[in-house]
Amino acid sequence: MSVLSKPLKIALLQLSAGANKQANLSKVREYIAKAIKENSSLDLIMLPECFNSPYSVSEFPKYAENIPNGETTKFLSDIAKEYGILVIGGSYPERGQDDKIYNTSVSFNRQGEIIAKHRKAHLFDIDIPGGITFKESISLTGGDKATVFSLPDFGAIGLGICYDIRFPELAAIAARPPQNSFAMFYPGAFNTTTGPLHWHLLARARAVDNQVFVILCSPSRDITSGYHAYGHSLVVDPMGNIIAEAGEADEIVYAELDPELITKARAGIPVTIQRRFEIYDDVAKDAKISDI
Ligand SMILES: NC(=O)CCC(=O)C(=O)O
Repeated sequence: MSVLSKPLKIALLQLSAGANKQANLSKVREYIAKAIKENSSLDLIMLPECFNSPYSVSEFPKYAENIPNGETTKFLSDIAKEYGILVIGGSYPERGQDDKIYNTSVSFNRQGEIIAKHRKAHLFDIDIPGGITFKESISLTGGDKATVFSLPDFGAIGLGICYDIRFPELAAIAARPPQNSFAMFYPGAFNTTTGPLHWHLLARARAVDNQVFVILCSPSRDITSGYHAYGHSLVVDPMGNIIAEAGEADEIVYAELDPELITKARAGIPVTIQRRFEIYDDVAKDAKISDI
């Protein structure tokens, strides 16, 4: 019996975002309509990290909204309801009750109700001489929980945001009992320095470590913006095979997650039942899981 109850048909919207929030949202709406037109049996739509704002530490506070009462949350809820589709709402800047700014992802069921909220836990603070320097912590605060939730009619999934993928613990927490997720979803905006080095490697590693699907949705690359996203939105199966991948421009990527691929991976290489918790601790044991 697989942890995924039936095939899940997904579309990843790889889109860039500019300074005009309304224009960003209109573009998302246009591409969602296109995806549904091209594939009327879609179950789920996923958006990239920071799809309603520029990816910039100085801009995040200006775009930050209350969740659930802000316009972007309502926009996504309306889309889920209108099309009767599951939505993994990329991420967008949130102004919390504590007045701190978070990089937050919100997901919706087919009725437009919020089913999960993840605040990026690991902030992207890096400095690669001759490559890229970025410091999200200048304006953002990190979340303090792993996020796992039930995708109605399919099973449990885990969700992280971009840099979170570098920390294998979040995926392990999601994939292992008692959570038993069948996939990790990461809205993410890698860049042209670390993307070519690590994007595929990390996605395939998290998939193989945990024998789950791994799905990454990036903004497209806009070389006129201050941050050059890598693109290459990706779907990896539980054996580490890339089953769908975008290029660098605006694009919709379609994939079907087949439960049989999890069953086969786990039967062939049974690491899920071979772990030696008497040698090392199980990170999934006392994990802090996000509620809505
Ligand atoms: N938006 C991000 O968290 C970027 C992460 C990234 O590029 C990396 O190399 O990690």
